[in-house]
Amino acid sequence: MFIEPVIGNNHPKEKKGHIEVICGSMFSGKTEELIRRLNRALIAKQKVEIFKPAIDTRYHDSNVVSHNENEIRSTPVQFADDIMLLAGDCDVIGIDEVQFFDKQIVQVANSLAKSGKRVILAGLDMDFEGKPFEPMPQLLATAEYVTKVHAICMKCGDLASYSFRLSDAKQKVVLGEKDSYEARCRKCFYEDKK
Ligand SMILES: Nc1ncnc2c1ncn2[C@@H]1O[C@H](COP(=O)(O)OP(=O)(O)O)[C@@H](O)[C@H]1O
Ligand SMILES: Cc1cn([C@H]2C[C@H](O)[C@@H](COP(=O)(O)O)O2)c(=O)[nH]c1=O
Ligand SMILES: [Zn+2]
Repeated sequence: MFIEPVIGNNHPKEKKGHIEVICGSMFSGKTEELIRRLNRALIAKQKVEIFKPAIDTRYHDSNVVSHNENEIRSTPVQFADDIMLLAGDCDVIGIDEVQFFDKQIVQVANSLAKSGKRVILAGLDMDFEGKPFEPMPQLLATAEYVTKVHAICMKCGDLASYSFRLSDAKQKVVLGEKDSYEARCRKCFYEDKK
């Protein structure tokens, strides 16, 4: 389990920002882990702001919601730069579904961390083709802390790190749930990939 490197260190002179990335396939527990970290920051009475891309309204218009229905309030935003404007003087910033932001998110996350904020990002590291999901590679490279979580393969029960798309759709962004994606291990993903 991830243990926070610093929590509740609010003295302005000692405020050192950093970036944490939680990555993995669909159903791997990224959102649950993000919510867990943000709730602990709230318990420590830190000022927390949470964002998600406006396109992701699968479960709720504004809240970040996990597949097992944990949720936390958030602000949907269209562009990465909106986060810069809305972050204010908070201590901790959480962002879910970070793979859906424009590439400016890399600059935004790094600027916020530089200004002393703890930035926690959760997102898919690979798309339905098993290719890196931009801009995740740049975020993973510039983060201080990276946590890769795993789902359970729906074919063989092993650990899964791929998101298998059940439909024939070829565009990169297709929102969906269990009706359209399955978590798969490497072997089971490539066995059935078209
Ligand atoms: N194949 C699977 N492997 C693991 N968890 C699954 C799977 N399918 C559904 N789940 C549920 O999904 C939850 C994780 O949801 P969530 O945190 O929203 O994942 P993510 O954000 O990575 O898609 C698990 O706790 C479990 O209840
Ligand atoms: C692999 C893949 C996924 N998506 C979409 C499907 C879901 O709406 C989200 C991922 O949600 P989760 O919280 O990680 O389960 O992304 C997509 O648009 N393109 C893809 O290649
Ligand atoms: Zn498998």
